Amino acid sequence: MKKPTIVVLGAGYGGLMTVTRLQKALGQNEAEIVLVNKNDYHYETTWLHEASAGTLHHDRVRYPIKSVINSSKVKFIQDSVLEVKTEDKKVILENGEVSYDFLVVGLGPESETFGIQGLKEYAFSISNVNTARKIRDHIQLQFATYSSEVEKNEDRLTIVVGGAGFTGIEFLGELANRVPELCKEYDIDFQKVRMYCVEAAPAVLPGFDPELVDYAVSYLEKKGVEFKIGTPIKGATPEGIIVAKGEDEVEEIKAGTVVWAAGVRGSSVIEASGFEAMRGRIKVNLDMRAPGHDDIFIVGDCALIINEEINRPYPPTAQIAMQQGEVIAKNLTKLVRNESDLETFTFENKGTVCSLGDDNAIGVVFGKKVTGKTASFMKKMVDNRALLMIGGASLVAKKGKFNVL
Ligand SMILES: Cc1cc2nc3c(=O)[nH]c(=O)nc-3n(C[C@H](O)[C@H](O)[C@H](O)COP(=O)(O)OP(=O)(O)OC[C@H]3O[C@@H](n4cnc5c(N)ncnc54)[C@H](O)[C@@H]3O)c2cc1C
Repeated sequence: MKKPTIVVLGAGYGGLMTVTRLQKALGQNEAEIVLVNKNDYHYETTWLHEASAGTLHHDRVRYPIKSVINSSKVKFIQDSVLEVKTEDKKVILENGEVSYDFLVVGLGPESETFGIQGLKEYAFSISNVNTARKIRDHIQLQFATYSSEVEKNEDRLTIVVGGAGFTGIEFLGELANRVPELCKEYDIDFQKVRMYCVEAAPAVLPGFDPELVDYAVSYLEKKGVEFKIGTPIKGATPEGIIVAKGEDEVEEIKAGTVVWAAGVRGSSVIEASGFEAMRGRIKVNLDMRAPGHDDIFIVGDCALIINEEINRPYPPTAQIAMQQGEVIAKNLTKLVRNESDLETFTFENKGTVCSLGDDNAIGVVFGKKVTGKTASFMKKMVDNRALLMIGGASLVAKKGKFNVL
């Protein structure tokens, strides 16, 4: 009998977790495992704010996919996924197609601009290694240009971050450390630099403990970040952003750099493939399968699961993506072996830590609040744990964060 083909789309936290667990669980004769990813490397999405600010080299946030997969069990295809043809059980790639018996979709997030004019054209997003490099280089170029131009344009030195959620705050934490270095490098007076955090909602880090939020805000303010909370961005232009001021007025903030960190959605491949979804996220069944598709699992940011305690979706995180990957690998193993008692996914919250640069953080770990160096240490352990779970101790040794203060 022909062995079934399991195709996994995306080598992010969810996809790689699924594949590395599957290659351990299944024998070579039980299934053919195929992994498809745009690049030949995996990047730590949760470290991209560091590469974007320029506080961590982009090579530190990525590693070759081949270094964590067993090539005798997993076939790797480097290509871009365009569409899943569910009726034909095949995936259309930019340069070919691949057929499956079982499919796992883990194509991760995309930036969501909610139709706000000009954001797609004039704002950057922290999405992958390429966008991170672009942001880092752009900011550096603004500083270099300012220092060399005869008629100085101070707006070049203004950086606007749209969004005071996790990504926005973590990026500002890095920026607050990087900007003084750039000022030194290009002989620029730090007082001339403006760093804005512009957020439409009435609060920073919604859902986080208010005491920890106060700690983060006052720390970042001391480092030069100005918060404009309850201030919706109405549009972006080549010169900066337009924000609402009161009920009917608007105000322009001129800025050389605008980074949009206020919204993510699931992959657009989800809609292109005709799945029923909300902003690219499929409300999955308890066993992580897409409703109506017994052969398709969804993992990570493309999956939507409701937290019954508060009747709201769990926020998309690497933590939940990896836990889902483990369950999906178990369920696929059962299906391959014709067992029908699939496992149900339940999220086990191990805590959340938000970094404020390399040397500070806030968080709640095992129900306890942490700040400062303790929290920063915890954050590095969380980062190392993700490496450990996917690539084992050797990956931690190569890529881990050991600069504990
Ligand atoms: C700056 C930042 C900080 C964050 N911090 C945290 C944190 O501290 N803790 C936490 O838990 N979460 C954090 N998150 C959220 C977390 O990174 C995501 O929830 C997580 O990456 C989702 O995992 P995933 O497997 O769905 O997708 P990803 O890990 O993003 O992987 C998706 C993969 O799919 C590939 N891909 C995408 N489209 C295609 C295509 N069409 N064809 C082929 N390949 C494709 C990509 O190249 C990528 O390899 C952060 C996110 C950001 C941006």
